[in-house]
Order: sequence, then structure tokens, then C-alpha cells
Amino acid sequence: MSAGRRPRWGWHRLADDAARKVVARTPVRPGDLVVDLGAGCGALTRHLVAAGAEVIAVELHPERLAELRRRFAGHPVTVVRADVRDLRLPRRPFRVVANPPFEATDAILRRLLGRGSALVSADLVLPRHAVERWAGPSAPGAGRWRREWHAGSGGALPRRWFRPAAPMPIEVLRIRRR
Ligand SMILES: C[S@@+](CC[C@H](N)C(=O)[O-])C[C@H]1O[C@@H](n2cnc3c(N)ncnc32)[C@H](O)[C@@H]1O
Repeated sequence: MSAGRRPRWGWHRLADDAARKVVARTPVRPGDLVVDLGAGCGALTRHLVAAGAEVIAVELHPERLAELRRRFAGHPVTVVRADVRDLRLPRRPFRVVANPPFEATDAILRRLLGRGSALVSADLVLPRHAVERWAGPSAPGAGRWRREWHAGSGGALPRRWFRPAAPMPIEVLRIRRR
């Protein structure tokens, strides 16, 4: 793995109550297939399961993977060891709810909004500058994918919702199939 591809393990986890509020603002309903990209120890996965979703939790860090497998054994959660930048997406309609590794934002969105993607909706916790870039008129590839999806801000999240507190303003990028 080249230096540019090496994952950064530093993280800003969502506090439990914050993760609950993030999930409550999504359109996730019982029976939905939801992908949690960079699931960490399952802050969002936990509340997605509580909402009745079937979850694919993607992580690369060995100890966080082990914790996910332990914590969600017996629940409708498939834990996948994969790099979020190379992930093969589900073929059937799926949603994404994630607080992903920020440096992978562009790779994730190019994949989610690529041709043939079965993405229905995405709620991604990201730095504000990334939300402005992807919700704005000059988003990468927007001329093509905006015919299928709408992208906008789902609002700011307080920095204290993260452990440790987020060092920059954070918002939710909200993507919906038209
Ligand atoms: C911002 S943290 C969020 C963790 C969790 N979703 C939460 O909200 O508490 C991002 C997570 O992505 C994982 N990660 C970093 N790079 C990754 C990669 N390339 N592929 C998969 N997971 C990665 C980290 O180990 C970390 O757990």
C-alpha cells in the first residue's frame, strides 16, 4: 500500500446520543439495506439496527473490526473488512449512513454516484468544506449524476458531538435519488 493509500487511524467518533440523532434524521425504515462506511466500533450501526435496518458495516482497523464482530453477533449486521475507497457496492437498492474517514470523501462519493449505482440516499457526516464542494454547482461529475440525485446540506452538527471534539465545522451531506 503506497503512503497516499495508507489509512489514517485517527478518528472523531460520534458520541452515542449524537449517533442516535443523526440516524433519526435519515429516511431509514425497517427492512432497508444500509451501508455504514468506516463504522468504527458501531456508533451509527447500533442505531441503524435499532431502526430495523439490515446493515453492512465496513471497517479496516483490526481492533475496530473485532469489536464490530463481537458487538453485533446475532444482529442483522454484516461486518466487511474493506477499504471504503475500493468497496463493491450492493446491487440491490441501498442507503448510506456514515461518519466516514474524511480523507476518503471524494473516492466514496465518486463510487456512490457512479454509473449503475443502486444508491437511494446517503447521509454523510463530513467537514463543511466537503459538503459545500459536493452540494455546490461545481461538484465533481455533477453534470451527469445530478440528473439522478439531489445533494444538499442536512445541517451542521455541534463539534461536541464528537470524541474528541471535531477540529473543524461539521455538516451532514444529504443525497437523495430524484
Ligand atoms: C471518523 S471515524 C468514524 C467512526 C464511526 N463511524 C463513528 O462515527 O464513531 C472513521 C472510521 O473509518 C475507519 N477507516 C479509516 N480509513 C479507512 C478505510 N480506508 N477504509 C475503511 N475504514 C477506514 C477508521 O478506522 C475509523 O473507524
